[in-house]
Amino acid sequence: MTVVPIIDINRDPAVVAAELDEVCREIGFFQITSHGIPETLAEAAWNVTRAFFDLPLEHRMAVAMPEPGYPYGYSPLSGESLSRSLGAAGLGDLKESFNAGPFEPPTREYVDPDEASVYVPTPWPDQVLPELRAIWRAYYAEMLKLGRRLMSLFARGLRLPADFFDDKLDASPSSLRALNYPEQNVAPVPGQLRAGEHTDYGMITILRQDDAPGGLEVRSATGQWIGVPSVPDAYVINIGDLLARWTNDQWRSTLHRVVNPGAVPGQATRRQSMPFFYNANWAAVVECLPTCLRPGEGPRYPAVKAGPHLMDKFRSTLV
Ligand SMILES: O=C(O)CCC(=O)C(=O)O
Ligand SMILES: [Fe+2]
Repeated sequence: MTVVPIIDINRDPAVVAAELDEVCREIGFFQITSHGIPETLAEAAWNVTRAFFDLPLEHRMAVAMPEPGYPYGYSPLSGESLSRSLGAAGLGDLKESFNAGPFEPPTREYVDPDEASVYVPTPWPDQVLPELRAIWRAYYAEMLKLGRRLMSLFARGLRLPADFFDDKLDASPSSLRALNYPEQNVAPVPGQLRAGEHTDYGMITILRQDDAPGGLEVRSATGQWIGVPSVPDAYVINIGDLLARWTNDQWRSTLHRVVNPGAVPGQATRRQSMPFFYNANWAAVVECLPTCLRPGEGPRYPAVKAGPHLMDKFRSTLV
């Protein structure tokens, strides 16, 4: 597969599920249309996010992550290196971000003390941009719904009951992130990218992007970097490490990166994207799915709990 396919998900679920299965085995990335996210809400989320990045730096810094390792809030330019998660030396990425966690804590006791760390509050810019919180809350809720729908299609694609993942997703500590990749008026140092190559850690990522030059690229099974063009009103979906692990690596958690725009005379190169990292429940046990073992094959990985596994990965990306 040398392109990232576009899939209309509002068709016969059996047909869609079979297509998703094939794509997840081959490239691990696709775009979806007919996803049901209200366009007005998506636009509002997009625009209020842009307004956030347009705030004076002091207002953005007022909602900065309060300490290294804190998962939510504003992270300024070069504050993170995604390629560090793979052990690379990791120059800071040429992006800034704003990150929000779950809006509600679970209605039960925490499974272990670490679980509380994904329910810590998001610092919101309520004084200067009060609408951000309400719009993100509504958008986050839509992302959760879409995530569940995708996981149900995935379950069918993996020849499991359509509700297989439901009880592993009902208290999903997911995060919504916005990325701003500023204009590049000065050439980056060699090796410095908008976002270094990495795989995502969680279950699935649901991403909205614009069509600015210098965009998302995905590594194919044969090692080529393939661009992911912006398709109006589509979402880019990819499989994270956790879901690949669940499938015993039958599905691919694919390397991707965001490249620099280079010199594009007369064209704006600022880029925005909004990934939603959809995670399994903190205590969901991730172990080789029963349908993912070929005859004579054993599980490649021991069982892990989703939350603690993810936390280890996240901690390794801090600059
Ligand atoms: O901005 C993008 O298109 C991709 C960002 C990304 O891969 C990430 O934040 O994990
Ligand atoms: Fe990513």
